[in-house]
Amino acid sequence: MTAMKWFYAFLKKYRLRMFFGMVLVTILAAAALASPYISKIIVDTVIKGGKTEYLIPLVGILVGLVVVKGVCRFSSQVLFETSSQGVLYAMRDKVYRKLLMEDFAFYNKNRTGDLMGRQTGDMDAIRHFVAYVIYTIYENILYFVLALVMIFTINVPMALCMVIVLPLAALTTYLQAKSVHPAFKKCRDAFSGLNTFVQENISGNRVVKAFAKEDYEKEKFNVQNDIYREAELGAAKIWRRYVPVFEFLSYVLTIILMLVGGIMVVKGQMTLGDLVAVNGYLWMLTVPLRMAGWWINDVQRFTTSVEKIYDTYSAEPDIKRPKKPVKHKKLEGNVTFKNVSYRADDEDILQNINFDVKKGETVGIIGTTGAGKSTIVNLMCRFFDATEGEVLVDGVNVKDYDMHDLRDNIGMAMQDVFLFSDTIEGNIAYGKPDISFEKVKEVARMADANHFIQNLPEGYDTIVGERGVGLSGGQKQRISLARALLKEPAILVLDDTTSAVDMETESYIQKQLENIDHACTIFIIAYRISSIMNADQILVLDQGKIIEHGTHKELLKKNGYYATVYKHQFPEAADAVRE
Ligand SMILES: Nc1ncnc2c1ncn2[C@@H]1O[C@H](COP(=O)(O)OP(=O)(O)OP(=O)(O)O)[C@@H](O)[C@H]1O
Repeated sequence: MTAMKWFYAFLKKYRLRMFFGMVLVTILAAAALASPYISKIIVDTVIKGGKTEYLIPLVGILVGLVVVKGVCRFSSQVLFETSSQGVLYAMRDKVYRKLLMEDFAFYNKNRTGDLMGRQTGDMDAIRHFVAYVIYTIYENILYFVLALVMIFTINVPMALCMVIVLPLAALTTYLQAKSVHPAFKKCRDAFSGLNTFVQENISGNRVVKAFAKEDYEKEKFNVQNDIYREAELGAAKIWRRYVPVFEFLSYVLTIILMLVGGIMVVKGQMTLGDLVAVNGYLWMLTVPLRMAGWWINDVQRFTTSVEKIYDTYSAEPDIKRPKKPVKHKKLEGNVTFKNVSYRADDEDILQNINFDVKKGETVGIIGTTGAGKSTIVNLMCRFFDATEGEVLVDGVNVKDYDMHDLRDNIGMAMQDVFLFSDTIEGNIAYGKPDISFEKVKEVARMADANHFIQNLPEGYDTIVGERGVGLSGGQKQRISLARALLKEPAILVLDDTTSAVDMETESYIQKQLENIDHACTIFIIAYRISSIMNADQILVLDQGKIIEHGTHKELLKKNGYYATVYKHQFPEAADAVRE
């Protein structure tokens, strides 16, 4: 499917409404066409012919035409505007739904500012096209063609003289359209760059301030701002070349009228009334010519925006949904990794990972930074697909599950805590918005968050800022844990979830997790041995490989990496281990 076909699919629904709009525009053009003709009759019949009794009815008709034109203009604009809003609403909705379906790889590749630009600036170019450009171009083509037809009926030689501008106008239109399209693409890219920069700077405002880099960022902003300005000026430079050509062609028509028309009237080959009528039609020829350059711009802006939006929309996610998905509303939580490897950007991220977890067990994952700990749980949630081997949950390859069912059974407190600008209650109840307040409080208690939340001035109704601004790192982690717990998942993933809380709080949370009243497999990724030492099995990762695997006791006996870390973190216990 091409971008234009995709766009037309949205427009199709409104074709009847737009057709009526076009009919009204046609009536409007016909009414506009009649006015000069009536003027001709007034000149030839009333003024020169002396039939004054026709004056009042003819003026009456002129007034009637003004009313018809007003009604048609108003109604057609309503029809086109409502169509454009309808098209835009459906398109925004469809693109947004697709964005929600996109995978991690897509969001890694695409910048937030670009995606925002698609949903705002590019959408607006489409709205402008449907609401205004389509009918304006149609109306002006209509004026041009009908005015030429009328001039032909009035005086053929005069009309033929005027037609000579047509090939030149067509050629200029073609050349402008061709050269301005890449320039507008550059403008849209530059706009995306500027958008991305501003968005990142606002989000990362605290870092900018902490490093006192305002001046540096200002310079960087100036660069982006310059790029955008240059792109817009570059586009303007191109289309500006063509505007005088169209302007010139419209003057040529006026000169032809004065010169050829004047001579003809003097020679008696044309009446004065005919000259007045042709003069009345002249604006119908000159206005479209003068405005042609602008409309070509609008059309090119529109096509560039449709192409950009369609590019985003048609991006195929790497994570494919199975054709016949296994539907399991409630999973048990048995997890098996069989010879799993994961490669990305020609790098081995995980190599030959094997382990088996029974439902209800707790698994600790520890290892150096960048060892691949988070990648293990990412593969389990199908945020990425294993390059080799199989990731099984309850004996079924995760690739075969209905993705929604699979993820609905996994509660995740991610390393990078994200909170929405909503109340604390809303953030905790995100996975189950209809849950009772008592349940929200219960999970908050388990995550040791209830106490500090109640101490906030508005308690659970406190609105947390964007990304949880206003809360400490440990508080955000506890809210994120409560949010994951509320789902009552079969598998709970805690990725570095208690790194920012003190040992006492961590120990309290661990006790609470032991008391979860449903069978729940727990994956704990941590740097602190204290976070995972009670796990049923511990995976020690280094450079994408499991280098040690066992319980806390077994790993201490091995006296390898795990034991070394333990000795570092618990020097007082190190002697006991040695004994
Ligand atoms: N989809 C991907 N594309 C490219 N690189 C990836 C991808 N997934 C993971 N990586 C890389 O793989 C390595 C392991 O990442 P991962 O997040 O699993 O490490 P980690 O052990 O959880 O690290 P940390 O403890 O620092 O969070 C990192 O270098 C990361 O950049």
